[in-house]
Amino acid sequence: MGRVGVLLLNLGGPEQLEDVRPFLFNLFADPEIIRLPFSWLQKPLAWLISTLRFQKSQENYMQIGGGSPLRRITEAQAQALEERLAEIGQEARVYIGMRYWHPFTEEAIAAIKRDRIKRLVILPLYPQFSISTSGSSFRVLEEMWKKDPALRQIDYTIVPCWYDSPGYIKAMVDLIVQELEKFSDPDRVHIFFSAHGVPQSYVDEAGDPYQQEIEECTRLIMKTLNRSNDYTLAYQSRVGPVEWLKPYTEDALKELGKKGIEDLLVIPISFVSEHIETLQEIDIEYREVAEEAGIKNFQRVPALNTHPVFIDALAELTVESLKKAPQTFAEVPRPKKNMKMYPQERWEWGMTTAAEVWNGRLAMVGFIALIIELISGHGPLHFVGLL
Ligand SMILES: C=CC1=C(C)c2cc3[nH]c(cc4nc(cc5[nH]c(cc1n2)c(C)c5CCC(=O)O)C(CCC(=O)O)=C4C)c(C)c3C=C
Ligand SMILES: [Fe+2]
Ligand SMILES: [Fe+2]
Repeated sequence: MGRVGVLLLNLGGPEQLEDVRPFLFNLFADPEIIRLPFSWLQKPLAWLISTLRFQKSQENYMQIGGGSPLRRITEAQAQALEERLAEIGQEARVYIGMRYWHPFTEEAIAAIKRDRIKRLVILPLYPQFSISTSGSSFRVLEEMWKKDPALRQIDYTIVPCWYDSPGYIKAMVDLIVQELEKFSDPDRVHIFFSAHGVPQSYVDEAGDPYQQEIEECTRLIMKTLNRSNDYTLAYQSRVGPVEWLKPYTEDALKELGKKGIEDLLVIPISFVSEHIETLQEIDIEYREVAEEAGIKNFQRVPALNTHPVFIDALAELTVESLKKAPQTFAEVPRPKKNMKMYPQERWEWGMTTAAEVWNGRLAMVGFIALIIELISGHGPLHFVGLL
């Protein structure tokens, strides 16, 4: 088989406050995060949004010690996976490729080439597939493969999603049981799954399987947990004015407070490491919302990080993937049709020339409005809550 490598894909996060702005630029420059009808608008808009948003975002990172712990945790996961694979007799080097911050996917691929890896397993650290996460990283890899003949010497297989892996489900259930037992009456606790949201149009227009995989994942966890506790699934971290998957976490918490729920256990479901949205958004912002709504005991299940059962599950996924015949990126699910632009407006490709002219004009008007906002500090993005 030759030298084996595992490429763990993840989002990346700013390690210090100075990184926040360029990190946000990289994120908003990704057409899988904001899709615009004209690619030339992508970078100017990313520059604008990152310039206008970074201070608010920095304040959030300041509340969790001045940076994201994502790199440190992902490195610990990679090391634990390498060790576990060696224990079960599968020698492999594990690499980390982040989408928006160091170590970037490009850095991982350079190391994979340097190490003369012959067989690669591409394993995203997102249990559920979304166009905006794993899909975006796959697209970057596919482009690299197209451009670089040396990469085409590497046989690879892809694990597009693994929300139903028994080891992952078991590790989640272990953590939930541990936290439930800390409540004075575990049977009375309301279990609250909080998944990272995506715009509703990703599912409706582009055929993103994300929502369906999240729903199935929560069902599998509840089935394996095998308890009678009530549970809710809601979606957090909405950005911008468009409709995202519902119910929103904030609204669902208020609703449960109104119903008289006092004990609540939050389970972050779409990400396997602690990061800003667990440490700041859930632990600080949503806790406040819940307490104001009358929820007295608000607790959270920790992220899996290097939980041994979880690392074992990753090792198993790797071994299973190595048994498969080499694949291509074309075999990975992709959007059914072009997505609406973001902020989502009706957009169809193959329009008439007149419509294209009008869309171009509207884009220019929008761009000028953004410039005005940048100079004045007030404008449409503040109004709609994107900044
Ligand atoms: C499965 C997880 C994630 C999905 C789906 C996702 C989609 C998505 N995210 C944004 C916008 C932002 N995301 C930001 C940070 C961020 N996002 C995820 C995960 C998912 N995103 C993580 C783990 C992190 C944080 C990493 C860290 O630093 O710890 C941010 C920046 C933070 C902020 O300013 O709030 C933005 C912005 C969109 C628009 C989107 C779907 C289209
Ligand atoms: Fe995000
Ligand atoms: Fe987010």
